[in-house]
Amino acid sequence: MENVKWVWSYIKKYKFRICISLIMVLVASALSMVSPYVSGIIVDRVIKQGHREILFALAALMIGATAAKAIIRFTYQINFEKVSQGAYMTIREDMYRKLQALDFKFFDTTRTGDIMAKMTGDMDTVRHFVAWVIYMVFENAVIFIFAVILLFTINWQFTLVLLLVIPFLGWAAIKLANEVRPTFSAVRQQFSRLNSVVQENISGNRVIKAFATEKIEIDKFDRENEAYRQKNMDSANVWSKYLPIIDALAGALSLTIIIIGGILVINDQISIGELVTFNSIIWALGNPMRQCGWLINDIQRFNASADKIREFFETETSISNTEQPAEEDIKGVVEFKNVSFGYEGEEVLKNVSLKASPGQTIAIIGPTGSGKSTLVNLICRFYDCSEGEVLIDNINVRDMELRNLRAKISVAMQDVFLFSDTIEGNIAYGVPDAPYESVKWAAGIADAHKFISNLPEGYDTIIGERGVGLSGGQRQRIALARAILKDPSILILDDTTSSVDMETEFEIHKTLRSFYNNKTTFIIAHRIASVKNADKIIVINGGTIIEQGTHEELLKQKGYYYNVYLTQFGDFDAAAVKEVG
Ligand SMILES: Nc1ncnc2c1ncn2[C@@H]1O[C@H](COP(=O)(O)OP(=O)(O)OP(=O)(O)O)[C@@H](O)[C@H]1O
Repeated sequence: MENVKWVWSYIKKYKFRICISLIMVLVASALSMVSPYVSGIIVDRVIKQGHREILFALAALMIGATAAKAIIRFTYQINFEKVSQGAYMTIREDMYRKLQALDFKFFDTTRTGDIMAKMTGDMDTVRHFVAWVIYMVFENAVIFIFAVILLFTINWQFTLVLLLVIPFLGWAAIKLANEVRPTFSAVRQQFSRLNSVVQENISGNRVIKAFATEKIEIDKFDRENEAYRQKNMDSANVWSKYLPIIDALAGALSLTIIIIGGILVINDQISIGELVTFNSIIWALGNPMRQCGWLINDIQRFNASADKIREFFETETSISNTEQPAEEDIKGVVEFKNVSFGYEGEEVLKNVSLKASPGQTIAIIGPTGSGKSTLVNLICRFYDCSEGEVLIDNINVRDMELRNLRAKISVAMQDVFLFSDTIEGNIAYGVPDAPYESVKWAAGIADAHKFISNLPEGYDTIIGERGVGLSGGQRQRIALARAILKDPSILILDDTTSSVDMETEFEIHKTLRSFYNNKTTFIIAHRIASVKNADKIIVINGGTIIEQGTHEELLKQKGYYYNVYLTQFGDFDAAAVKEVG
């Protein structure tokens, strides 16, 4: 019932159209009684009693009723299709909006294939419910009731005998509904898994080719595919157990009519014409009974899909606005006060405190997995810290308007993602109306302008999925240009130049410094060359700050930073180290 309530919230804006359509269903169902009823009259009045003069009028009535029914039926089917398409579009829009509102935690723990399955297969089942199942349930119920009323007016005792099958039908229908529902849920779950395997296979095709694991991947797919077939079979087995029972009950009606009807005619209790009416209307009792099995299937399919979609809508996001968020301009003073954080369980950051002011460049260095990216992810609230506070301009980031906060921060992430768009579109992603000159300016700072200009289509070159291939360093520089063009108060570069050669990287950082003298910049890097000119270098190990200071100060400390320096520069710069020391 909850699922019907939910779908009603999407279709209630079409309630006028739905009401009109349901009235049309009533009229069409009533019209379908005309032919069986008139057939009986033709037998009794025209054939038996010889009133041939009414034959033409009765035939015209039958043809008229059949044609009118066909037109009305077509109209309401189209109407329900329109309602379903309207609801389909709105649910899809809502799902997409919900997807945008979900936080990193959701995407960390949810497979893309699951989301895609909800947005395609499950959505289509809901559409089918609105387009077809709703009116079919009503149509079958109404036809059944009309048929029973008509038969009652002819001979109520005979009608009651026919209706003896109803309790058996009800029993079979309830059993089917209860047993089939869990099997449909299992089918939908397995479909999501199958989708995930295909999606990962496509995304990871390069790794698969590089490791020549096609066979393993095929086996993995075959296993999920087989499981999907099995789940579908489990479900088919349930309804193949009950559908023959329902079918047999519907079939029993014909037999009853012939036997009991024949006896009643012989005993003069009903006329042959009335028996003809009974016989011609038998479909109006049998069909709804047969359809009932299929409709239960469709309803349970709808329930399984609607459960999944509603569960998606109910997904909680831990990162959201407070009730009265501060929407102030951001100058860029960033402060971590005794910050601790862990993803699921184990602490990744432990009691971290640091402060950065506008105009300052803070470099973060440390072994892999030490918590560098995690630390900067807390600034724009990709995650919230579990202890302590992250403050910007002395305001806790949790109290700031989320969109405003993120609008003032630019992040060039470690994993570069480029959209299927032109290079210009990718650079201007955060500022879609940026003039061409500004895009070129940002590309210039990121040292990307030269290679972009050398491409045959320059800034109009399509990249990303299905676009031209770019080297890792080129992709990083486009991502960097994208972050620069946003002109943020706080710029975060998470290992953004790791694939760029050292000389280019040095030039990029030099140019950046001259343009970013009023912004707060965080640079995460593994190379000393990328961090040595920073105003403050933070060394993180195991989630805590173990050293901090300028390049010279850290060399003097002869700790982790000093050792990294020696490893990267070796004997070549030993003299310089000695000088500092
Ligand atoms: N989304 C996540 N869910 C769970 N654990 C995570 C997640 N992201 C990172 N971690 C874990 O948190 C720890 C710190 O990761 P983080 O990415 O911050 O390290 P890093 O210092 O930036 O590493 P690198 O230099 O390799 O980029 C690692 O142990 C990592 O496995």
